[in-house]
Amino acid sequence: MSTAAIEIRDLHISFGRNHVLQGVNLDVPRGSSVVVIGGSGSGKSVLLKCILGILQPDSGSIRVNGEEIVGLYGRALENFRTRFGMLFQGAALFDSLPVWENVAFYPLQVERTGRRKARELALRYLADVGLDADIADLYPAELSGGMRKRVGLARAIATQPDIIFFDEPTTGLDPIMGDMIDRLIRKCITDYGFTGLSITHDMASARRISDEVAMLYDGHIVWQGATETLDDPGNPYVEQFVTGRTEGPIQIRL
Ligand SMILES: Nc1ncnc2c1ncn2[C@@H]1O[C@H](COP(=O)(O)OP(=O)(O)OP(=O)(O)O)[C@@H](O)[C@H]1O
Repeated sequence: MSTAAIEIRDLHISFGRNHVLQGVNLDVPRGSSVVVIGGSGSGKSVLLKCILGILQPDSGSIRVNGEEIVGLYGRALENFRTRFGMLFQGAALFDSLPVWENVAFYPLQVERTGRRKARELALRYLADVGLDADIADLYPAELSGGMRKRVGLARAIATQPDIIFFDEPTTGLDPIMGDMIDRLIRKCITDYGFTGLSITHDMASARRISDEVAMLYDGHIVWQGATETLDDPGNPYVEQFVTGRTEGPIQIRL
């Protein structure tokens, strides 16, 4: 089997005349954390939605653990998604459920774990993300944004996924909380051996959570390399993006 957990080849998707992905190629090695960077509107969310089966690409291939997922739908798609963990921007918690039931959602609903055992598991995963048992019975509305993110992360790891996706994990958080969430993400990927794929335009966050960075520009991955080479990437697009300069090959569409 290939060493890549996710292999994307020649992926295209357009919305009318807006050709968002125009032949994306990307490899996410198993057990590593890859972050896709790119400007606003470059197509990062569209790429993630194609991998999750929320959008169907016009053409191309997405293989996850060797299995082609383009064209999957219905039950096959749902089964496939149960192997993923996801942490979305707003943490997407269920407001009507207490924290522990949010974290134990997968064990309770999918694995049919008993409530006592599921609560124990939830407390363990909450501890993994630095949260005490005394928040277990609170409701999401009673938590700060940073705590919601941590609960979302605990819920994602509770599924013990092969692959975990992070969509702008630090958006909306203050820099210190953002740093803390990134460290937790990094720790979870390392401790549990997950494969991580994240999208962000926050370079500080990208550096903290990634082993490799890939840059999406003009419908293509224009560079993919080890995080420690970001400051000397030998690529003018990455250089401009990392330094935040207005001069360079990146055209800002207003
Ligand atoms: N469902 C859709 N229908 C039509 N156009 C869409 C759809 N989803 C995204 N787009 C378009 O695709 C382009 C890329 O959007 P996308 O949300 O992927 O950008 P992004 O890189 O995630 O940006 P940001 O960093 O600002 O979130 C945009 O021009 C957007 O308008």
